[in-house]
Amino acid sequence: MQVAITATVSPHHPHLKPLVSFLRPSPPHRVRIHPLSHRLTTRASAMASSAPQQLTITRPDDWHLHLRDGQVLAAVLPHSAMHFQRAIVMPNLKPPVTTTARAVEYREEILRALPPGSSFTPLMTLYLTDTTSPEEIKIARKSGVVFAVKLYPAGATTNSQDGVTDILGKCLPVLEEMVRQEMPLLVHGEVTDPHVDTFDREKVFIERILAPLVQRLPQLKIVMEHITTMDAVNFVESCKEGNVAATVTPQHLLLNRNALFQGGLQPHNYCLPVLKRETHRQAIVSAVTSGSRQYFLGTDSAPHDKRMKECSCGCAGIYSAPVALSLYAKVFEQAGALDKLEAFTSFNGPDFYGLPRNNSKIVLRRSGWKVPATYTYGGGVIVPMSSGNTLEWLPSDQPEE
Ligand SMILES: NC(=O)N[C@@H](CC(=O)O)C(=O)O
Ligand SMILES: [Zn+2]
Ligand SMILES: [Zn+2]
Repeated sequence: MQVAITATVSPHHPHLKPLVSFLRPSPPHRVRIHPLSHRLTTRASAMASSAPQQLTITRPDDWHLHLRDGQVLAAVLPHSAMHFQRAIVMPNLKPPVTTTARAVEYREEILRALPPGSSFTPLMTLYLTDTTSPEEIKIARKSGVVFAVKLYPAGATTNSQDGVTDILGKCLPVLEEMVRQEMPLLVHGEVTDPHVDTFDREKVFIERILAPLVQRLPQLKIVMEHITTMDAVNFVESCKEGNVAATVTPQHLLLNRNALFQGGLQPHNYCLPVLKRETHRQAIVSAVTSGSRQYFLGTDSAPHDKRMKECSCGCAGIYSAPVALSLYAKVFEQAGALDKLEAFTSFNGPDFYGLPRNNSKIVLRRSGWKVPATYTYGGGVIVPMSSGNTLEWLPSDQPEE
């Protein structure tokens, strides 16, 4: 196992816990750290040790990211490039990225917007429509820059109006070509039927669309994006590992639907699929911290201008790029599963996509840092997740002392 957890301990640190609770946690903790698999160094005596103060992990990738374009792209890209080596870039621009030619242009725009010296690599996607051709899939594969095709059911989420109206009815030849090209289908898994309750849209999508799709094309590689329910966990686990996987966002791991209404309507906690009840949150936390290889990091970081969030018909999407790694670390630590964090952030994604794991490392230090209340760009403002809060794990590029 490759996770390197380094605990440098100050006896005065406020989070002191006996070493034994870290190495041999009591239930429901699942941390099992093999003695040969991590470095545990202490400045104080071993007996006075605590929870780890520093984690060194393989540099993560973000397998679900919205970068937008223009001024917003320039403002948000450095936050992703700082922590992530690669990202699957969502194609729901206005107009959407429906062709390889457009994906190539968009990729160049992203590369031009990168901070000097950054080696961040955007992995492009195509926006599937009722009229996408099988030929386009061949072109996409040949290009070497398109890594997946994204299914937005028409009307399901932000900029999905050009999405698919009937996946099996309209897109079967394209999907068959994707099987041949081993091109994954990334799925926004919600039905748009107005008679279906908003909170049930993921569950009903699995029943009506995803299960029949997997049955029809069992070899198609599918990522169920931003899962939110126990139903999705059960579905993913009923499918073959290597063929069906899921990304999980920080907000769906940390928040339940109460967060939408705490002390008044909270537009910055609104995203799609909408936050669910606590039992669902617990189910996805258990799933990702179990060590299953079917789950990987996908922030779904989705910036919208503050004015578009705080208005009478607010946009769906949470901007999490600057805080996502800190928040994932928090989730895994709370579950007593810090030893499983690296596989989720850095191994399971590339393994599923058939890409190499990253070579470089990133350090997460236990060092309180205050999230800015807002980020400004051009004439606008973006409010990040955890705006103004103090988070515990600070990611940095710096090597260990
Ligand atoms: N998640 C969201 O609430 N919004 C995303 C779209 C999406 O991923 O569904 C966006 O592009 O803003
Ligand atoms: Zn989505
Ligand atoms: Zn998204």
